[in-house]
Amino acid sequence: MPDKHLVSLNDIHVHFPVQKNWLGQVKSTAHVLNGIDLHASAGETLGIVGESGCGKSTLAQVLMGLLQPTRGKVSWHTASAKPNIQIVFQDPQSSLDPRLPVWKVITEPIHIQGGHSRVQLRQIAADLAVQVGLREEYLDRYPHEFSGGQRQRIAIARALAPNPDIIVLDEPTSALDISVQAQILNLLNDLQKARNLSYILISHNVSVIKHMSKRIAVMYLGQIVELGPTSEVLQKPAHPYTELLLDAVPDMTGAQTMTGPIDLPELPGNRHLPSGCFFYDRCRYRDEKGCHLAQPLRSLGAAQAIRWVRCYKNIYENPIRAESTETSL
Ligand SMILES: Nc1ncnc2c1ncn2[C@@H]1O[C@H](COP(=O)(O)OP(=O)(O)OP(=O)(O)O)[C@@H](O)[C@H]1O
Repeated sequence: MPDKHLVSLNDIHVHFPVQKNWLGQVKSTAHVLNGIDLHASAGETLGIVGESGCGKSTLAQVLMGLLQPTRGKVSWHTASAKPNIQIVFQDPQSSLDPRLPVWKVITEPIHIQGGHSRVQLRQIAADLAVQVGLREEYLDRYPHEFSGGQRQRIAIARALAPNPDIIVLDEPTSALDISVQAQILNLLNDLQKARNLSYILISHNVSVIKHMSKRIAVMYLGQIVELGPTSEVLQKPAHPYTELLLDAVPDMTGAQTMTGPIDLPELPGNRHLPSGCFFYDRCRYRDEKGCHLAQPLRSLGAAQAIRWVRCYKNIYENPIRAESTETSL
C-alpha cells in the first residue's frame, strides 16, 4: 500500500459560540475540536473511534471542507489541489432524496456538476448499481421501496459516482440489522481494493474499526489521545481512555458488539475544558506528579513513529495495566 498522504490536518481547533444573550453577545464557547493532527493516505482506512459527542462528525465536516476550522490547517496533497471527498452517513433513510428514482439519486452529485446527458447518467448509475450489488431493474424504483441494507448500497453508489479519492464513512452500519452490517463492510472492503479508495471510518464501535482499518485514532473530547496500527492499539492500549473503551466492549469477536453505543460514564462538557489533561478526572492511573498537566501527542518508540499517545504516564509499559486488560481481548 503506498503511503502517500492525501490530506493532513494540522492543529485543528473548532469552537462554536453558544448561548448568546439578548444583546447577541457570546456567553460561552463549545470547544469541539482541540488540536487535531492527522493524515489520511491513499488506499488506507483510517478508523476514528470515540464515544458520542467527542467530535467525530465535526472532524468529518472539517475534512470535507464543509466547516472552516477556528484554528489550524488542512493541507491537500493531490495533483488536483483538493481531493474529491464524499460521505456516507449512518442513516440512508434520511440521506437519500425520497422524491428521486434511484438512478437519479446515485448520479445526483455528477448531475449537479453538469456535462453529462441523461443517457450517460443512466449508464453510469447502471454500472455503479452492479458494483454495489444492486440489480439494474431497481434503478427506476424510489428509496423507500428498499431495505436498510439496500439503501446503504444506494448511498455508497452515490458516493462513488464522482470518482472520489476519499470517502468519509460516518457510522455506515450503525442503523442496519446485524446480519446486513457485515455484508456492507465487506462490500466497502471490496470497493476499496478495486478502486484504491481511502476511507475515513468514523464509529463508536471498536469491532467495526477492527474489521475495517489497519490504523486507528482514538478521540476524546476533541483530541486524539492515541493513534497507531489497529491490531497493536487494541492488543496493548497505551492510553487509559483506550483501555476504558475496550473494557466497555464485552466481546471483541461477538456480533452483539456490532450494535449500540459504548456505555461509559458521561463525557465531560466541552464548554469548560480542563486546563491540563482532559482525561484526568476519569483516569484510573492518575497521580499527583504530572498527570494534571496538558500533554502533547508523543511517539512511542523513537525509531518508528507509528504509535502515538497523549499521556503523562507510560501505561504502555506498566505491568499493572497489562494484567487489568488481559481478559478484554
Ligand atoms: N454548531 C454547533 N454548535 C454548538 N455545539 C456543537 C455544534 N456542532 C456540534 N456541537 C457539539 O459538539 C460536540 C461534538 O459533536 P459531534 O457531532 O462532532 O460529535 P460525535 O462524536 O460525532 O457524536 P455522535 O457520535 O453522537 O454523532 C457535541 O457536544 C455537540 O453538541
